Amino acid sequence: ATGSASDLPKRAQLQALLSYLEHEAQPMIVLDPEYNILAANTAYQRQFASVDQPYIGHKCYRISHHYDLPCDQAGEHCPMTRVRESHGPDRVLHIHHTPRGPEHVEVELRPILNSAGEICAYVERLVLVRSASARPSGAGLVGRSAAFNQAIAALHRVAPAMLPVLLLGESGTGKELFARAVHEASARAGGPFVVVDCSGLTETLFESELFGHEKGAFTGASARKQGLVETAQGGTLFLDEIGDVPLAMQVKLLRLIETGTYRRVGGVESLRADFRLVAATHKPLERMVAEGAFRTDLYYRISAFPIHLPALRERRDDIPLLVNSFLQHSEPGRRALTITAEAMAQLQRHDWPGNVRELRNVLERARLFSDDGVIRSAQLPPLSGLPPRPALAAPAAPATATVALDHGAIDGAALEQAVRDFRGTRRALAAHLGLSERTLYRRLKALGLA
Ligand SMILES: Nc1ncnc2c1ncn2[C@@H]1O[C@H](COP(=O)(O)OP(=O)(O)OP(=O)(O)O)[C@@H](O)[C@H]1O
Repeated sequence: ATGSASDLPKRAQLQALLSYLEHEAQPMIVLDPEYNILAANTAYQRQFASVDQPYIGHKCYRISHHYDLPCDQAGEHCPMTRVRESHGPDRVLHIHHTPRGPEHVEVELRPILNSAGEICAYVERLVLVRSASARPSGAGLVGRSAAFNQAIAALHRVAPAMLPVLLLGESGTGKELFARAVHEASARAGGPFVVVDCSGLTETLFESELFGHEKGAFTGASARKQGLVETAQGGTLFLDEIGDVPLAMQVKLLRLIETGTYRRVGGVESLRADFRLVAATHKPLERMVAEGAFRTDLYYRISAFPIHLPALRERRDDIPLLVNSFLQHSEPGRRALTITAEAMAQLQRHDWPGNVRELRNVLERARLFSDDGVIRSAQLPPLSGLPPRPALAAPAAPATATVALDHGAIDGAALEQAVRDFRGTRRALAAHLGLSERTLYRRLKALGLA
């Protein structure tokens, strides 16, 4: 039911509506059913309007997106289409043009109905999303592709709630950055953010790290020690690689989550925990549950709100943005670099089994080979020439050849050989293999090579 001109709110009604919206701290605009902006509150003018760009009487898709067509005809979700069908509010995450450049904005649209129950206008509320940047940035999450935005939109839905969040993504997809972003977008942002790396911890270590211990609880426990659960009081506890928690410890974790209480090792006092749980894993937890390697009850406790973090090859559109972020905003004292179109195209074609971490490593290496501040194809390792799942190359030139490998792709024997042949630190070897240091350590430990 698109309204005719006579259905539109009268001037006086519009004025009354606007004076109401003035009291809102969030930017708000009023739209007619033909996408024209009828009015905007002061908060909108402050955050989104630029002096040289008049917006009253202009189409919302022109102002926010520089499109000539409504969003749904330009390949994006248009909340107006859905509100028209449901007659209820709708919320989407868009990238809008702002006077500062492109930014993530959460758009909420509500219909205004006339006495006949038809939509005569819409009120749109715009909230800037600060968890991610759509422009090159030196810190935090960067991205603007559809797959990335979907994860950010989910993050924004769940952050204000106390619900546990489960981040699922390959190594190097930014699980820790996402976990931090959940914390920072929540009411607990002022509290601590505590990371627990669940991999590589033995059962006893896991328990005393998490719950702390009393003085004399075991040999060497010369003083009472606070556990990470206690450190996270009032904040967020991030359990990274939760799929690596041994079965015997899973039951203790379950008890903590279910009862909200715990005991220090060697202690009798029951302590009350107060944290928001964020867990992450690159492992297929559902399959592990089916195979009996992960407790079903614990799985249901942590998986109420899963967020899939896309692999870099699922968001190739973001590669130029990420590349420019790394090249323009590196550590202070380092010069900003540029990259040729050909080299950029080469980076966009690669499959990136090590995801953003691997991309970062490739660019760090290229930086060392660039003498004039420009990165060219010649300075990149032979990325697109690689077979999709290579075995480790014979280390003819281990100092220069960056061979990117997937966790699953490098088998034990190849890893053993790499450790034997590689001359350099563990950190350099991890970079060479496109693995995180932690992942490398974990794999070496599993092979008894740590
Ligand atoms: N969207 C992103 N924007 C900017 N940097 C990113 C993004 N995603 C990941 N990174 C960078 O990639 C690297 C890996 O990220 P992070 O450690 O969060 O990944 P992870 O999934 O936790 O990896 P692992 O499971 O191997 O520990 C970091 O240097 C991080 O800053």
